[in-house]
Amino acid sequence: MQGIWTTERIRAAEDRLLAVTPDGELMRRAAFGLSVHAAEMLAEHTGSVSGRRVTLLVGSGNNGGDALWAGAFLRRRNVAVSAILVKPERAHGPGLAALKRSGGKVVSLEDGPQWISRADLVIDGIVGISARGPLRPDAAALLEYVGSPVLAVDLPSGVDPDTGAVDGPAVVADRTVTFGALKPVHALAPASCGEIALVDIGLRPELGEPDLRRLDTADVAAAWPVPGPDDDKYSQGVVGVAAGSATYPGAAVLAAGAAVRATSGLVRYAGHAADVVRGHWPEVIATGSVTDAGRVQAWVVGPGIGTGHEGRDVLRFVLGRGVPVCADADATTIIARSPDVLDARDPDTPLVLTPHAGEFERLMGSPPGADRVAAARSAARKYDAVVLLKGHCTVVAAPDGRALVNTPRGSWLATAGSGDVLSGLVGALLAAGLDPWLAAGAGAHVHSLAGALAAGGAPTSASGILGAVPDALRSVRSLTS
Ligand SMILES: NC(=O)C1=CN([C@@H]2O[C@H](COP(=O)(O)OP(=O)(O)OC[C@H]3O[C@@H](n4cnc5c(N)ncnc54)[C@H](O)[C@@H]3O)[C@@H](O)[C@H]2O)[C@@H](O)CC1
Ligand SMILES: [K+]
Repeated sequence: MQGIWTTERIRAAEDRLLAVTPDGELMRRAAFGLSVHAAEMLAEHTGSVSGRRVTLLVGSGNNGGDALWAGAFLRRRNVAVSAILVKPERAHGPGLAALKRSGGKVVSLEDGPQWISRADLVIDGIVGISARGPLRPDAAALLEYVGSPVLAVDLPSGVDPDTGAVDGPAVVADRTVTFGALKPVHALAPASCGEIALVDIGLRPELGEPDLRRLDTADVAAAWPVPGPDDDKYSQGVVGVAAGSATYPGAAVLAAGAAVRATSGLVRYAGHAADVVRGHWPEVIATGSVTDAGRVQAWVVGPGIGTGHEGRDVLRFVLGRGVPVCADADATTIIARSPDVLDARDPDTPLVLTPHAGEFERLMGSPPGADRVAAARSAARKYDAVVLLKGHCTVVAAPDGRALVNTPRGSWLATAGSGDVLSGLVGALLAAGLDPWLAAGAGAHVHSLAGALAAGGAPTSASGILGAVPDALRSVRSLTS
């Protein structure tokens, strides 16, 4: 698992490390790593390093200091470096001196545009982890002239370091080089960060337990159930799907299909779309009602069941079975409107809620806001459930405070029925006995990978995502075997 630390924790760790490190050493480590990435980007985009032009955007803090030092290192490779100081009187002193000594040029804010537009690479050292809010107008105005690739120092300036929120002018980077550890922005704002590189400055021993995590492919491969020689269809976990209606059978077909494709355990279906589900998935044991569905090890409930009496009764019934439940779509709306349905739940049985922003607002009374990790954590505490908050980046929080982010590959998952596929995957993992937080995280990981494979650079559909689940699982497993 990749660890991610909030800026408060990073700063505290940096302070401890600074106290035992010679003055300026950490910044030089960071800046040297940065200069290596800058040279690599120049070589990639122009075919050479020597003689190329790099322009630094330099703010008033240590982030600007990193950029200035990196500029001095690039001079050694005969790169023409110009630095635009956003606040000349507050630029990092030693970094500025180093750049000047190396033969780098300092240009005024007024002359900045021509140096930016002529650059082969722009390095964004405007602000780092101490910044809050979008870029101020003088820095923001410079961005209009950028035509080259952009390398962000630590994080793209203007993006909130702890939430990834973008509320105004902000840098969009091709690559972000960060130091010591990943910060939340790197997981939550992939479109702003571009490719992410981590430069080791010796911070890890000072960091302690991460605040947030991201699953590696290896974690997903290790968690995903694989049948052994002694397994049969029951031993791998039977999942029940209560979804869809006679008018809207699609949700049932998608959720049941995802459960079929996720594991080799048995899938039962209960609801008004039994005939349609059977037609699509002959391996599913389909009945008309949850009351005669038979025993399962987990339920997926909600997609397309409606929010009326019948949906409520179905939800209450499955919550009372003493097995883990993944409550999605209409089920979250029912819970928001009639929280008493949760009385049917044995508090010890896991519940996974999978709201999108609108359903979250219904559940919590207010929208998730900029800090989606905090939002998911508070919903998890309130409902004593694992909360999978859907969005471009999916956040999964457990009632004990554990949280993970799934950073997608592109935005192709935002398509009708995509959530039904996700709930089927999560339900199958719950039935296999996975920890519900891990089940939700691993489900989200494979779902987004299947989405990317299905899309391949063009729009896809929920059926396409479902069809790509086996390829996604194969690729997860092949990367680790
Ligand atoms: N502390 C350390 O040991 C290390 C720090 N490093 C660098 O230091 C950075 C943090 O440096 P600082 O704490 O000095 O602060 P920053 O460089 O993040 O910048 C804070 C400064 O920017 C201004 N500012 C805040 N919000 C702004 C906005 N929206 N628009 C424009 N200006 C704004 C503030 O007035 C403040 O002076 C890290 O991101 C990293 O790049 C690295 O050199 C590694 C070592
Ligand atoms: K920056």
